[in-house]
Amino acid sequence: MSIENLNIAPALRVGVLGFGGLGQAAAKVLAGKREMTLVAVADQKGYAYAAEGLNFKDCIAIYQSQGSVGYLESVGTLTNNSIQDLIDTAQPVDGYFLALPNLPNDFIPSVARQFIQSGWRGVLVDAIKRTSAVEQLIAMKDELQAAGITYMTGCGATPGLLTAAAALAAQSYAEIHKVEITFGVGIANWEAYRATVREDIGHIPGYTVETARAMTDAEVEALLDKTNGVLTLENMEHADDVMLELAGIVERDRVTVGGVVDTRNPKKPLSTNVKVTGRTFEGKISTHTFTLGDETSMAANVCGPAFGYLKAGMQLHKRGIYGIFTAAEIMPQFVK
Ligand SMILES: NC(=O)c1ccc[n+]([C@@H]2O[C@H](COP(=O)([O-])OP(=O)(O)OC[C@H]3O[C@@H](n4cnc5c(N)ncnc54)[C@H](O)[C@@H]3O)[C@@H](O)[C@H]2O)c1
Repeated sequence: MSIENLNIAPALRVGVLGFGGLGQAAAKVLAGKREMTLVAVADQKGYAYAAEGLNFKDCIAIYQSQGSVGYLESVGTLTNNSIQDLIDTAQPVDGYFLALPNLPNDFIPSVARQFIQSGWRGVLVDAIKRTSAVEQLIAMKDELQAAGITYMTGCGATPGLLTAAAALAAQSYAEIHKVEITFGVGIANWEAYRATVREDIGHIPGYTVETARAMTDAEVEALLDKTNGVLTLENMEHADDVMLELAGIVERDRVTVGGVVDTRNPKKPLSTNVKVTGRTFEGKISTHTFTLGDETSMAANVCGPAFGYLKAGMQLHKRGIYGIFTAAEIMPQFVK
């Protein structure tokens, strides 16, 4: 019997919260997967739910033309409380990818709390970026465990794919000296990834999450005009550090993250990579480098791992393993 014939498990029913740049990309990724079906989507103004699966093209078309999937005929609902209403209405959903802005810096933890309080059980995955945000979620470990939720945090590109690569690279060494993450992102226009760009601005000296959140679109435009659309980021507060520390791999102050984001050109300004330097058991100092292909987009490198971790989280959940896990301690599973 072929492996294909053994695979008789029904597709996982997946929801995507947030339907901006990453949420829409997530819906496109799922359209090519038979192990997962997109059944629920929420944005700021509404949600859509269909037990048999949502048509991703319809969702994207209506979101782009009218600003919310809530306008979708028969499956859409307009509401200012879309996440709570979706949790209450959409049943069953096995897992959600939280493609939401983390603005303010405790927004995604507050969504996790909504899930805990609702009595929903399943797998949650985020692509959250800041160390302080991941620490808030880790502090909720016992509540998540008691609620029967398996929460996978920091499961995008960085943190996420690159943190996992660093954890894998660490295996050659007796001692890790440093982990250096450098990312290059190219997008055609900043409006396609508003939260991502705003959160990146929050890392520039002189800005905070709150000041970046409060900026008008015109102010973001004016800032980007000054740099020809390019944001250069150094020594970012990125959760790769706490994740690698918690996994026992390296102390957080030995992890650095920086990058260049071009908001006016889809070509990557530099190749995204992680360098892991350490000492082998023979006393040799060496560096492993993991470099992403320049043709892969930010969306591919975030959404692919997010669903890979959702699948891994589902396997834990089925075994009764709840609580919180990071991309540095669990391997993502390839989603067919
Ligand atoms: N880990 C990584 O590698 C990585 C990389 C890129 C982006 N990200 C993160 O992904 C997140 C999403 O980024 P984006 O650029 O796609 O965002 P975006 O601004 O394009 O989209 C945000 C979406 O969330 C919805 N939304 C906002 N508030 C909501 C609410 N209260 N209820 C329901 N929906 C709400 C909006 O309607 C919109 O659809 C950001 O937090 C960003 O930091 C992570």
